[in-house]
Order: sequence, then C-alpha cells, then structure tokens
Amino acid sequence: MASPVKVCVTGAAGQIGYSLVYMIGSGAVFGPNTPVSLHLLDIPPMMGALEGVCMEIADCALPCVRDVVPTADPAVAFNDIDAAFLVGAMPRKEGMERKDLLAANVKIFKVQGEALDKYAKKSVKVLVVGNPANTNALICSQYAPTIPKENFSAMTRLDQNRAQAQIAARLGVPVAEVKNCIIWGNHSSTQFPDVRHATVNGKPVYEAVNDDAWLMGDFISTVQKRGGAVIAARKLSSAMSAAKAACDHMSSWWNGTPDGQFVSMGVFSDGSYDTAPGVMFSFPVHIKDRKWSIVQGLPIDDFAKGKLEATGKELCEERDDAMSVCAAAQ
Ligand SMILES: NC(=O)C1=CN([C@@H]2O[C@H](COP(=O)(O)OP(=O)(O)OC[C@H]3O[C@@H](n4cnc5c(N)ncnc54)[C@H](O)[C@@H]3O)[C@@H](O)[C@H]2O)C=CC1
Ligand SMILES: O=C(O)CCC(=O)C(=O)O
Repeated sequence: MASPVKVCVTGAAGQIGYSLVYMIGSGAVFGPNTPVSLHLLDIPPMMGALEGVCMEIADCALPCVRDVVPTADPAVAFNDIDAAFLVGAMPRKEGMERKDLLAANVKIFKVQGEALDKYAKKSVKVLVVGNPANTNALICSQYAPTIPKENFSAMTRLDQNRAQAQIAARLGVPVAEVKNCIIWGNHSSTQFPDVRHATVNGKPVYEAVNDDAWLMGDFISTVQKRGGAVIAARKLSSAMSAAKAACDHMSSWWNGTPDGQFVSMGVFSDGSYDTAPGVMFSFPVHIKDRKWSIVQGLPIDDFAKGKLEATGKELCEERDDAMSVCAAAQ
C-alpha cells in the first residue's frame, strides 16, 4: 500500500468535523486504496470530546485510516501535512451575517497561516471552510508566505451543490444530470449562483427550465439564503452537507475535474472577469495535476456583471476589515 496522505482537520470535535473525519477515513476524498493519517486539531477545552471522536473512528474500523493524531497544538497538527481542512471557527447564529464572524475568526486564520508556513509541506492543499471562508483563506495565505498562494482555497462547493440540487428538484431529474452550475464571488448572501452555462443532460438549463424570472429571482435568493434557512430550521448551521461539500472540493482538487466540466472554488483572483485582483473570489475552475485554472471566456451579460460587482465589492470590504483586525492584533 502507498504511504499515507497526511490530512489535518481543524475543529475536529465540532459539528462539521464529526461528519468530515468519517468521510475522509472512508476513502471518499483520497481514494479507497489510499491510506490516510488523520491529524485532528481542536482547542484545549475540547480534548475530551475529541477523544470520543477518536474512539468512534477506531470503532468504525476504516481500512484507509492508518493512524489518528488528536492534538491542541498546531505544530503537531500541521506537521508535514499534505492537505488541510480548516474548519475550526465560530459558526453564526440566527440573525447574524457571516461577516459578523470576521473579528473573532480572522485571528484564528492568521495564527494557523503562520503555523502552516512553519510545519506543513510546501505542497499542502489548504481548504478553508470556517466563515467568512473567502477572507479567512486570504488571511491564512498572507501569513504563510512560503506556501504558494495557489495552494489556498475557500469553500463555495456547498453553494454549488445547493444550486445543482435546486435545479434538479425543479426539473424532477437526478442531481447528477445537472452540470456546470457556477458560484461567483463570496460565500455570503451576495454570492451569484449562475446557471447560464449549466446543462441538464447536455441541454442548457435556461432552456430546460424555461422560466427566466425564476432563474434570475427566487432560484438565486434560495441558494444565497440557504445557510440561514438551515440555521432557522435546525438552530444549528449546516454540518452534514458542509462536510460532504468539503470532501467534494478536496476530491476535485486531488483527482481533477472531468473533461468539459468545471467546479467552483474560492481562489486568488487574477483580475479575470474584471474582478479585484488579490481577493479570494469564487470562480469556475478546471483542475488537472492538482492545479486549478480559472475557466476563461464565459460570456457575462449585464445582469451577471452587476452581480459580480456587488459580491466583489463585499470581498474588498471584508479584506480591508480583516487587515485592520490583523494589524490591531500584532
Ligand atoms: N464555507 C461553508 O460553506 C461553510 C462554513 N461553515 C463554517 O464552518 C465553521 C465550523 O462550523 P461547525 O463545525 O458547525 O462549528 P462548531 O462550533 O460545531 O465546531 C467548531 C469547532 O472548531 C473548534 N475551534 C474553535 N477555534 C479553534 C481553533 N483556533 N483551532 C482549532 N479548532 C478550533 C471549536 O472548539 C469547535 O470544536 C463555522 O465558521 C461555520 O460558519 C459551516 C458550513 C458551511
Ligand atoms: O450560513 C452560515 O453561516 C452557516 C454555515 C454556512 O456557511 C452555510 O450553511 O452556508
């Protein structure tokens, strides 16, 4: 058997962590024949709960799990890792926007960026899930200057999955038949879920649905507000679906995207589609050999242009706020 992929999950004793470590251990991300070494990080008061999670991983008897390292020390958690799922952060409660978490959570990602820089492999692939995910990923990368910027990403795959599921439900087709839904911008209520380039069984979604008012109205707001709707119903934020999306994101990054298909990831903007360079903007990307590239040349109409501008403006504001928080914490 190959040598294990060393994978860190932060916030491993939390809600998302509980589903995520099982999915990684089951082979859903790195493959059913690839052993994994699970490095599980949480804060000192959660070490008891984390021990329980470790007992359960053992009791699952997962063939892929080579070893499990529970710890509250980032130096141990990030040591020589190949992949990181940065989940550990405060979730929002009812009535909050994700950016309300910025002041509390951005400092975590500064400290973890510094630790990744010191202890992780330079090839480490970092997925930030903790909110506000795009801006946390930006800060994390900023404090890890010896790791290439391309190795940091933020999760908008849950939004992509939500968009795909909404279209499938509307058309009464299996979800796998819907392809190439795009999430542009921020993982927030300004995100732009865009199905202008999506297909269902090869046919354009706009033709198949044949209801532009819905696609440009309720469809978009349903996806934008889905996280809040789950909080209102569960009194807790999305966890199972978030863990599944994190696995989908890392699996696409590790294994690549099929020809003709793309996925959405928050990545460093290079100014494509007139977005602000340097913010972590969600774009459609192709992935090959563990390298993503932004899909170029998609036509952007005036409606889409306005949406991209609004979400880009919010990302620039979040970036400026986050920089002030980090500067004040020096
Ligand atoms: N990008 C996305 O699509 C989504 C993002 N999220 C975000 O993911 C984050 C985690 O959500 P849940 O698991 O539901 O929260 P949770 O509160 O159940 O778990 C968070 C865990 O992180 C730990 N933690 C806090 N600070 C830490 C640190 N410095 N180092 C390591 N661990 C630390 C906590 O002790 C806790 O065990 C939240 O910020 C939430 O908003 C949630 C769903 C989707
Ligand atoms: O909306 C939230 O803050 C909860 C978690 C999340 O980011 C989501 O469900 O999309």
